[in-house]
Parts: sequence; structure tokens; C-alpha cells
Amino acid sequence: MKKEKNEKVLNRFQYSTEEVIEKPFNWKQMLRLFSYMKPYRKDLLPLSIIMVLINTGVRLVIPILIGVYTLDKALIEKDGQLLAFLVAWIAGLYTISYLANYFRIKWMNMLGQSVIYDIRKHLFTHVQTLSHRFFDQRSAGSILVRIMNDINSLQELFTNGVINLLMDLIMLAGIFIILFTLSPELTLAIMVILPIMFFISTSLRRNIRRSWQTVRLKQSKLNSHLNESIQGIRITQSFTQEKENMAFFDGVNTENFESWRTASQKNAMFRPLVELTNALGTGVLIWYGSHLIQTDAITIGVFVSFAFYLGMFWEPISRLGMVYNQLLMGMASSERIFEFLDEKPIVSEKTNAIDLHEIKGHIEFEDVVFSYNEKRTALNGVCLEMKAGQTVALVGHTGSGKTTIANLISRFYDPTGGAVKIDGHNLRDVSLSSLRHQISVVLQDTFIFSGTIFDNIRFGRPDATDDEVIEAAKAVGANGFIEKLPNGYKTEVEERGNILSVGERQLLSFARALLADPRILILDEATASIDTETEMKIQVALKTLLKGRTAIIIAHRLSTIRESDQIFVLDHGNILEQGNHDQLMDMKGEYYHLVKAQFNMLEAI
Ligand SMILES: Nc1ncnc2c1ncn2[C@@H]1O[C@H](COP(=O)(O)OP(=O)(O)OP(=O)(O)O)[C@@H](O)[C@H]1O
Repeated sequence: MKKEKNEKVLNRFQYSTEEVIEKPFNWKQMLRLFSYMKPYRKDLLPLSIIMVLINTGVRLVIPILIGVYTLDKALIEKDGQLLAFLVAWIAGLYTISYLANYFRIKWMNMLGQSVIYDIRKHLFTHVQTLSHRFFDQRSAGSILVRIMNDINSLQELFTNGVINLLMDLIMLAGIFIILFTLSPELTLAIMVILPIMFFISTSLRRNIRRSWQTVRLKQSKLNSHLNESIQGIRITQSFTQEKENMAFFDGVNTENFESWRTASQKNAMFRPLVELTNALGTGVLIWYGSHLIQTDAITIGVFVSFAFYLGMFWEPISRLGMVYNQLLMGMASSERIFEFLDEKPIVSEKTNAIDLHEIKGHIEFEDVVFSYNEKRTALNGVCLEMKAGQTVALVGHTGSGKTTIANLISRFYDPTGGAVKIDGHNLRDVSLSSLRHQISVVLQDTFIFSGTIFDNIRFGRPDATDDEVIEAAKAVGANGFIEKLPNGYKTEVEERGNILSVGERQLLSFARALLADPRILILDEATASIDTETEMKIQVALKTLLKGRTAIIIAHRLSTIRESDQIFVLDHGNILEQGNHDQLMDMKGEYYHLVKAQFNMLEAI
């Protein structure tokens, strides 16, 4: 029984994680990704490449100077002057290599960070233009993951990968050419370690990286659970679900721990294996190299140069393996990023869209049909007219289409059939910003942004002065509670405005809307019950807010409905009745029954 209960609880927590971390190489996608480097092709990119070339060239030359020239020539021939000259050159070259490396890292990091900054900005700007339908189909978390994690995983590729690839290829080619020139036999002999090195730097490393990826997935699951638990703590406590919650947490925490243990065990194998391979290479060099010295096939200087180059082998091979892995990961991440970037807003502006100047606020729905998806129609040929300056109430059962009508007026969606017109302009022909600039939407659940009360009210009109903000707050009766807050208008409120009550948040959103001074106001009245005093304040505030503009209210309060100029009664996406309160009551139809059932206050009317 207990187990069954737990299983039910576990079903509650379903976190989707985007697990595809690698994709096959795709040239077209790669070129598109690298096109983000274009703005830097005249400064950071060439500068970094020059530093790479200098650094690689210098590092390739130094072992020859040490082995072949210093040992074989200056020391064996006891040429003091040549020795001093070579030592000075080697010291100078090391300094150049150090400086070139310093600037390479500095400019490459700058290039990588700038590209990441640009991609993130591009993606965020684009996501902001997307239609509501895009957000209907995705959770905020999955969008966040793309803007943060997927772009982060490209960071290494751009910061180190791309340019290091060039450096490593030149370095490896350079080492081989020099080694072959010095001694082809010894070169072939020490090549035995190459396949092992490639194996370690690609397969083994990928295996380790996948294990770390699993750790990250487990961590994000843990994060999601923690987030949900803290957000929903009040509900958890009131339903006494702490034990079940803890059991689930324990499971995710253990998974996280186990995945970490596997990854760190694999990781621990890496370094010793690399060192073992290096030791194998050194063994071959000593064994076969000393044989070649004895047979006079090579000099001691060549032997020493070989030892230096052998030490330089690992770094480029290891990094090539890493870049390869980064490229595969970059493919998966960039595919997800491009999927968002290629998403077109469903509600788009025509190229010759009209800018609506000061509108009057006359709204018409002409035979409007709309569905969110193929399965169900939300509006079935709705015809309605709202005259400029009128207050219109939309009433009806839940799911009858009230919010949909409001959404179409703001043009968050386009109708599937028919037309929505404002002042005679079909909304399909007007520019979105000029339309939305003149409409304010006040939602039931007022969104409070983190910032001060000032910032929150000013959201609708960022250029408003402090005095204008205070005036708007006074007009809707919000000034009283704001002044009682610890820092008045400068009080910091959190993301969801937890320190404010439902009624206070409503008043704040009224002040925000009043300050924006829209021609059309869409208001989804809060359903939450609030105390009579606040209720009265809200009613008074509403009167101020509605004055002089067209207002569409998704009404839940009888007092609001009664004072409306017109009421539309909706049912399953159709307008059943329309008129003012008295007319509709006289009809004794759907409205009459709705009022009777919902408000149970007929006697009072
Ligand atoms: N984003 C959406 N995607 C798919 N279907 C939706 C979406 N929003 C609403 N619907 C569906 O469209 C129909 C009308 O919904 P709408 O939100 O307009 O109703 P409503 O009258 O405002 O209801 P409520 O009073 O509960 O807010 C409902 O069947 C609803 O399930």
C-alpha cells in the first residue's frame, strides 16, 4: 500500500530534459555557426591567428636549436661564441613564445566571448518576437535551457576550439616534417604510440565526457525538483506531502551521487593512461634511439631534439580529440539554437503594415472563427461590435472563449476566418507595435517584476517621472498601501510579488495600466476573493481606470457586469446573448441563469 502511494507520488515529478548531446558533423550548419565570427574578421580573428602562427613557429624551432645546434655544434666543437649566441636566441624565442601565447589566449577569449554574446543576443531578440503559439507549446524551462546551456556548450568551441585546431594541425605537421627530416627510422619507431594517444584523446575522453553529461542531467533534475518543491512548499505542507517529497528528493540525490562517482572513477583513469603512453614512447626512443646513436645513424643532438618533440606530441593530439568532441556537441546545440532562430512568428507584420496613430477604440469582430489547434474550435463565427469608449463585459462559463476574444484584440493570434477590426482597420494590416502600444492588458495574476514599486508601475511607460507614477497610484487608490511599505515606492519586490496581497497586486497593475494610458484596456478580473474594503477600493479604482477608453472586461464580479454598457454572453465559442444588464435580465435567458447560479444574489438585484 505504502509503495503504491509512493509510486503515485513519483509520477508527479516528470522533468523533461533534452538529452541529445551529440549530432553528426554537418558542414552547412557549421558554416552557419561560424558566420557569427564574421564581425571579427578584421581584428580579433586575424590577430589571434597571427599569434598562433608566431607561437607555433617558435616552439617548433626551439628543440632543433637546443639539440642539433647547441649540443652537436656549439658544445661538441667547443665554440663559445656560437654557444652564447644560441643561448641568447633561445631565451629571446622563449620570450616571444610567451608573449605570443599571452596575446593568443587574451584575443581568442575575447573573440569567443563576443561570439557567444552575439548568438545569445540574437536568440533572445528573436524569441521575444515569437507568437504566443510558440510559448503555448513549450515550457519556460526548455526555452531557458536553449538560451543558457546550449549556448554555453558552444562557448568552448569558439573560445579555444576553432583557433587551437589550426595551431594543433600546424604543430603536428611541423613536428612530423622535422622528425622525418632528422631521422625517418626513429620517427616511424616512436609512431607506435600514436594510435594509443588517439584512442585516449577521442574514445576514452568521449566516454568520460558522457559520464559528466549524465552528472549534469542528474543535477538539472535535482534543480528542477528543488525549484518545484520550494515554489510549491505551501501546497506540500498543507497536503502533508513532505515525506513523499523527501523520498523523491532522496532518489534524485542518490542518482546524482552515483553518476558523479562513475564519472570521477573514469576520470581518474585518464592521466595515468596518458603518462603510461608517454613512458612507452620514451622507452622506444631510448631503446631504438641509443641503437641508432651507436650505429652513428643519428647524433646525440638529434636524439635530444626527438625527446623534446615527443614531449610536445601529446598536447596537440589531445586537443584535436577535444575539438572533435566539441564539434559534435556544437552540432547538437547549434541545431537546437537554429531551430528556434528559424521559427517564424505566426502573427507577422505585412511589409506595408499601417501604423495606427491615436485610435478611437471602436472594435468589430466580423464572423470570426478561431482555433488554437485542429482538434477544437474556440470561436465559431463571432460577430460583435464594441463602440469607442464603451465598457464591455464578457461573461460565460469557463472555456467559452472570453480570453480568446481578448487575445485576438491584442493580435496575439490571427483569426482562422473572418476579421477583427479596430477603427475600421483589419488587424492583419496594421503594425504590431502601433497596435499594442495603445492596448494594455491587466491579467488576473498580476505579474510583478523584480525591482522597486516605482519600476513596476513605470513598466507601461518607461519615461514617466516619479511624480506621474505617484499620481497614477493615487488615482487608483494604491498610494495608501505603497506608502506603508518599508521603503515606500522604493521598496524592492520579488519576482512574483510575494510581499503583496492579491488586492494590492491588482491595484498596482491598475496603476501600471493607468500610467500607460491605453486607448483600449483589456482586463481579466481577479477571481480570488478579497476583503470587502479592498473590493470597494478596487471598484473605485476601476472607475478611474476605465474612464475615457474602450474597456473589455472578462468579468467575474456582478458589480462590474452591472455597470458595463454592454454584456456579451458566450457559450462554446458563440455569442448567445448581448445587451445591458437590465435587458438581459428581462430576457430570462442564459445570462439570467448564469447570474442566478453564479452569484446567487437575485433577491438583492
Ligand atoms: N493556448 C491554448 N492552446 C490550446 N487551446 C487553448 C489555449 N487557450 C485556450 N484554449 C482552449 O480554447 C477554448 C477557449 O478558451 P478561453 O481561454 O478563451 O476560455 P475562457 O472563457 O477565457 O475560460 P476561463 O474563464 O476559464 O478563463 C477552451 O476550450 C480552451 O481549452
